[in-house]
Amino acid sequence: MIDGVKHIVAVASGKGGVGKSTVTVNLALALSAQGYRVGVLDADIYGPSQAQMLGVKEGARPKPAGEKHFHPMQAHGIQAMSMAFLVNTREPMVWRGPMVVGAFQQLLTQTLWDNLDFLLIDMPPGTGDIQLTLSQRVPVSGAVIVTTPQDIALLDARKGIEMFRKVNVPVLGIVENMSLYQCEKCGHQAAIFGTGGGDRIAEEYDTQVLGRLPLALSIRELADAGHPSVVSEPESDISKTFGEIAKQVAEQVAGQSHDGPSISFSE
Ligand SMILES: Nc1ncnc2c1ncn2[C@@H]1O[C@H](COP(=O)(O)OP(=O)(O)OP(=O)(O)O)[C@@H](O)[C@H]1O
Repeated sequence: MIDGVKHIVAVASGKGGVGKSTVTVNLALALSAQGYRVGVLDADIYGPSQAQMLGVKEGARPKPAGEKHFHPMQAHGIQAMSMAFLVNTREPMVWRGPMVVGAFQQLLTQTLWDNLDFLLIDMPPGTGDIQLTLSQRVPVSGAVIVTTPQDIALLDARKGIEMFRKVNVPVLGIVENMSLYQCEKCGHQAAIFGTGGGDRIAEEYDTQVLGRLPLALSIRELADAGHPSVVSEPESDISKTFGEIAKQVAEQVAGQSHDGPSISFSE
């Protein structure tokens, strides 16, 4: 158990750039809109993006609490911690795996999370050693897998599901991002990354598609501007989809015991 946190939910993707961070921030805000106390931990230590998506100004630093702890930053009513709050994000991070895992554990345990129902972890993309160690060291209640319908992304999403299964973390479901592009001018719809991929792996792994999000200019623009869709346009179809995903995640996780399975995995 992590102090101040009831449930930890990992948001992961096998492949980079499929929208994992965008989904994490909007899902966190949707859970918050449903009355839960929510935090986000950006574990994407090499390319942290939660600070920008939450609109935390560059250079803003969390307040220390005593010698060992930090208060989380606050944005749009949720608590957040990221490597980006502690280092200069313009310089590349050239850390080896063990340093990344160490930094992550410090972020997780040295933040004074304040009475959270859900802490969402924006995992680093991929399914290598770092991801495996993170999933094994943290008492995760469940994992949400983000993918596009594209074959190559699905292949990597499968690896993500397999990884969580190996460490006995329940996979809560799949979010299919960039499912369909709708032209803002003529309304024409195009399945740029293909169709049906989410359903195929959901079936294969006996899990479910929690929701499908379109490839939409507004999703990118609003997240880049630090006011993600769920807070900027709460009545839009996109925000409603995030709301539905949030409901399913909360229901599944709250149905489990409060401390969730603790992870053990031997090399
Ligand atoms: N549904 C969407 N429609 C339009 N743009 C999107 C959508 N989802 C994500 N994006 C954009 O795609 C880019 C990559 O998204 P994001 O950073 O969330 O992906 P990621 O999987 O977390 O990437 P990384 O692997 O780098 O951590 C961002 O510019 C984001 O704004």
